[in-house]
Amino acid sequence: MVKIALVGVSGRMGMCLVKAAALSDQAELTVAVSRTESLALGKDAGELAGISSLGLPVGDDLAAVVDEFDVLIDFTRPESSLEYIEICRRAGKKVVIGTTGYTDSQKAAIAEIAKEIPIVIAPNFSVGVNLSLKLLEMTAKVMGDYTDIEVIEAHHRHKVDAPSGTALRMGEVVAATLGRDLKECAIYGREGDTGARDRKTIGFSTIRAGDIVGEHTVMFADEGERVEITHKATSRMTFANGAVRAATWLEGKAAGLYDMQDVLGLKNC
Ligand SMILES: NC(=O)C1=CN([C@@H]2O[C@H](COP(=O)(O)OP(=O)(O)OC[C@H]3O[C@@H](n4cnc5c(N)ncnc54)[C@H](OP(=O)(O)O)[C@@H]3O)[C@@H](O)[C@H]2O)C=CC1
Ligand SMILES: O=C(O)C1=N[C@H](C(=O)O)C[C@H](O)C1
Repeated sequence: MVKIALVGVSGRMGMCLVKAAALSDQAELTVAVSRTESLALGKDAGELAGISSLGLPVGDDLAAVVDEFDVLIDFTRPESSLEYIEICRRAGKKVVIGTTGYTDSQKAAIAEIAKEIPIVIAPNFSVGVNLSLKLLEMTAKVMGDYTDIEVIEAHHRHKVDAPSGTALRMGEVVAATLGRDLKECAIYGREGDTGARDRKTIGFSTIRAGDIVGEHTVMFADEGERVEITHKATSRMTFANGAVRAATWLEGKAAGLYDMQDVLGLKNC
């Protein structure tokens, strides 16, 4: 059994991750951590997540319990996440990161830490989105050079980063396949006298509304036809189950930066 530590337990993903770890027959939740100011402190992690008691009270000091877990799962915020990952680096623990919204320098810091410990990082742990990334590669190869490419994403009203990490990864995959640099060709929203569309750009549109779990469409539009690749998540458990799967996959892995494509064996498909 892989012993899992969870931070951000009181979050939307945190509570799903408690359930996913409890349901897994290959993993066991042994540490549950929240911020010092969290109302979750001292409560039972299972009861907090709406399942039966796990006999595991939520604490606020990950460093104090590093001997009690093998893999940390982090779905929090970039700043807190970097602090938690640094604790794992010092203790030689593996990490699964689902947090999105990192700056380039924060991403570089994670890549540096991954030289010392194994880390799986993915903006989306669902099987469907990771399959969609492969479909995007294929579509970009066939149609990308002569179509207008737009990425449209929709999420719940509480999401704080935009575009979503998944939308950005989809843009990166398409841009890389076409030999473009996303930093130079991305257009984030349009307003006013924009002029006609430049074929080489990749457009991003963001919707934030209600309780949408997560929806992504990439459109390859020609005159006369278009292909749209769409993924819709209807339950956060799909992300949570994927993250627990990544945590168990890490067993025996060497230090390095991995992603969900590695976990699913999709890299060389
Ligand atoms: N990779 C994937 O598959 C997915 C990634 N995500 C990403 O996961 C992250 C969390 O999403 P979600 O669960 O919806 O967010 P929530 O806001 O519901 O939860 C985030 C939790 O992080 C903890 N936290 C620690 N430090 C901070 C801080 N400084 N400010 C705010 N919260 C903090 C809090 O929990 P506590 O008080 O218990 O510490 C908080 O509840 C986001 O970056 C999101 O994009 C979401 C879904 C899927
Ligand atoms: O914040 C969310 O909710 C989600 N975030 C991830 C992202 O930014 O891509 C993945 C998922 O779509 C849900």
